[in-house]
Amino acid sequence: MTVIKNKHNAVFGFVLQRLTSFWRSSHLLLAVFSGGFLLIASLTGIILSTAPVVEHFNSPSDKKAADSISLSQFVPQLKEEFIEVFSVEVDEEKAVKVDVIGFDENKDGSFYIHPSSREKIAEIPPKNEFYTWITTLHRSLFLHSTGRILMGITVFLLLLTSISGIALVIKRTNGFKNIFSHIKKQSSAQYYHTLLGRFAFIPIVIMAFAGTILFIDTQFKPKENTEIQHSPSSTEEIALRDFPLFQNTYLSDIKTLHFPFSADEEDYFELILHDRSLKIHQFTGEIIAERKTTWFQNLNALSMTLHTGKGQWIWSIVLGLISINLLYFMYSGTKIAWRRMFSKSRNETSPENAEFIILIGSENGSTQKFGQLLFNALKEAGKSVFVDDMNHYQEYAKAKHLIILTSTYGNGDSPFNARHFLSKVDKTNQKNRIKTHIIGFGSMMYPKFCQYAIDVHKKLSASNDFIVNSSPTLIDGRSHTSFMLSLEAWKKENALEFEVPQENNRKRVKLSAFQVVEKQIVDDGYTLTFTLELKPQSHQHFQSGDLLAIAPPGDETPRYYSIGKTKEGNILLSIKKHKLGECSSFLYKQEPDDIISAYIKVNKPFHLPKKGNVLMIANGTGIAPFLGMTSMYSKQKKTFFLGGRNTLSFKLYHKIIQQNESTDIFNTLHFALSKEEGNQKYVQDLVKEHKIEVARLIKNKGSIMICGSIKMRDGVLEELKRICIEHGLPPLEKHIEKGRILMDCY
Ligand SMILES: Cc1cc2nc3c(=O)[nH]c(=O)nc-3n(C[C@H](O)[C@H](O)[C@H](O)COP(=O)(O)O)c2cc1C
Repeated sequence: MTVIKNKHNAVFGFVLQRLTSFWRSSHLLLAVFSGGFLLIASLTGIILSTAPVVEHFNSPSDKKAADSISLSQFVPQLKEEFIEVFSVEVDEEKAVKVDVIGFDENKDGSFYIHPSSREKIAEIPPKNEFYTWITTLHRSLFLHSTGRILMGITVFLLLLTSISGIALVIKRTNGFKNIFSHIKKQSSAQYYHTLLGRFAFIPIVIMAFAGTILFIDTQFKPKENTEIQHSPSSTEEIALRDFPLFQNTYLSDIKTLHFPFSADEEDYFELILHDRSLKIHQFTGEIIAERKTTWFQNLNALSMTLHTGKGQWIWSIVLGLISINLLYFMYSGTKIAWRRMFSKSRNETSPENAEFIILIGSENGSTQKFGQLLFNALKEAGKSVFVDDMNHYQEYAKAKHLIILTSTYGNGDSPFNARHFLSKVDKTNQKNRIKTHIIGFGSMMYPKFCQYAIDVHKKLSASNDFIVNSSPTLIDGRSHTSFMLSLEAWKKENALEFEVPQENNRKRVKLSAFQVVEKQIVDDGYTLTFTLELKPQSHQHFQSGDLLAIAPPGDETPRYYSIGKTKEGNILLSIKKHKLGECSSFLYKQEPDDIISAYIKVNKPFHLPKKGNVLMIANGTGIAPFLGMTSMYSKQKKTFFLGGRNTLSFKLYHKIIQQNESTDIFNTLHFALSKEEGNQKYVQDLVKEHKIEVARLIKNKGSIMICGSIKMRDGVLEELKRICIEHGLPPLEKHIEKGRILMDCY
């Protein structure tokens, strides 16, 4: 049974994948082809969508009456009250218009009439020239039939683009069932493109389909039904009010009633209903001929309403919104495609000759950017490097180092350009064992955080072709700092010499001056840590949790340090001195009164929540931002779990901790000392010890902030996961997603 199910899954997966690659290319191509015209169609569509709303509020009100007044009540009265009646028309708003000659001049011509009093209630407003102009632009770009064809093809392409787009969303969300499942918030064009796409998909498809039908109608003029002649059953003349058809037809049922031209027997009433048109004998009231509307004409009429919103002002607002939405799609789609296309690197070495191979698994290009950065760095250092998609994995004859950067999609699946990687690993043999480093990019908001990178790591570790790093680096939220740290580790492990250049962002940042006002150093026997208190030399708006970006002299790549804001408004940094760390060495050399150039990067995701109690968990230098937060929102209960090696590790913070303790800002302060004889403890042990309180905090919608090393973060998250399960709380990912577990780890 399981085998069959797996087989089905495999077949389904295969079909879905084939379709996805088809849809993916076609989605982009279609969007490109329809792009320019679609821009005009959307802009004009926004304006035109306001017309039905304007019409609705300008149209004479009493519309209910049209539903209850029959033609047998209305027509004879009308004939009596006017010299001549040419036609009666009921519009989409159910307002009744007549074309008549009246007994006085005021009542000549076309105007709106009240259905029960038959009083003139409004003139028919002249066509709005602006709307007419926009309509022509929308329909035919002022190019007559050529324009109509272009716009018709555009709307058809839009239909196909929407379908291919939704096919991609289905793949990304791992199946049709999950199409409306919650997607995790990320501030990217991709996130909003997907999110809006799911909700706008149905109205866009309706609107585009309706537009396509209108186009087919104008271009191909499908055949009408033939008129069926009825043979008369009676020749007896009856009064208008007794016409059976008039008795059973209400004003709101009709589109138009044309009156006979003269009292000649051959002239007839022509009644146009929504589903057929009838010729009616003007004296006997009998149906002379009938022509039913075809299914296509019905569809065309419905399409007119659905595409234009005529008579349906609420729908026209929806149409306006989706036209705005289309503009956004054009913007976000271009951004995504641009990133995908232009973040590709140019290889100068062949895969057979390269010493360094970078393989990238990326769906939307952000991982690609990191790969590009590394590629440039290696190239700059004179290494022979080859970069490629993971799908193109092959034999690399001279490769010594392989570095894999990959994101995760769906339910822990591979990104699009890595979907064949694992099977290719099975089929390929490497001549030499390649030293391999794996970096996963993902989001902690997903239950299967960086799962694909983990799977790749597992697979390669079990293969004889690779010598794989002990554990993959898993990066949350595209953290540049984590990426740089992972590269540092890789460089160290393999004694590699190269510098990673400036992040690929062209935004020029303005540097500000900061004066060192205090420096403290502590050596706890394991690491040298120091704090710097910096005074901004110009007005700076920041809070604890923001980042200070500093680049050491001669290097453009900034390193980010979490800021603790002191009571005096200064910046408190806590820095670990790395032996070979350029930036930490540079900062270590700073003395009071020295000036440092840097800039502040707002880090909203790590700002102290205003509401609810907070548990702050930190190790090492991660303590700094929390020290600044202690004095904020004083009514909030703050608990503090601090990890260090021994008591000396906290010496730097004594002054501030004591200050705060005396003001009772810390309600609880717990230390975990990992190298303390007889009482070795890690912060995650503190979480475990206080699990009841932690569970209560989570239950009461409090927040947990974690700052420090990734290893500590993973340990803490493991404990928190267990607590959630043990206490029947929603899964950990839900709390991360809701922003109640905030992390700044490196
Ligand atoms: C629909 C969707 C599903 C995702 N699924 C996961 C997942 O299961 N696990 C994970 O760690 N990240 C997941 N992510 C986050 C991405 O892996 C992350 O944003 C990554 O940086 C994207 O890199 P890329 O732009 O190179 O594709 C998902 C993102 C999206 C939009």
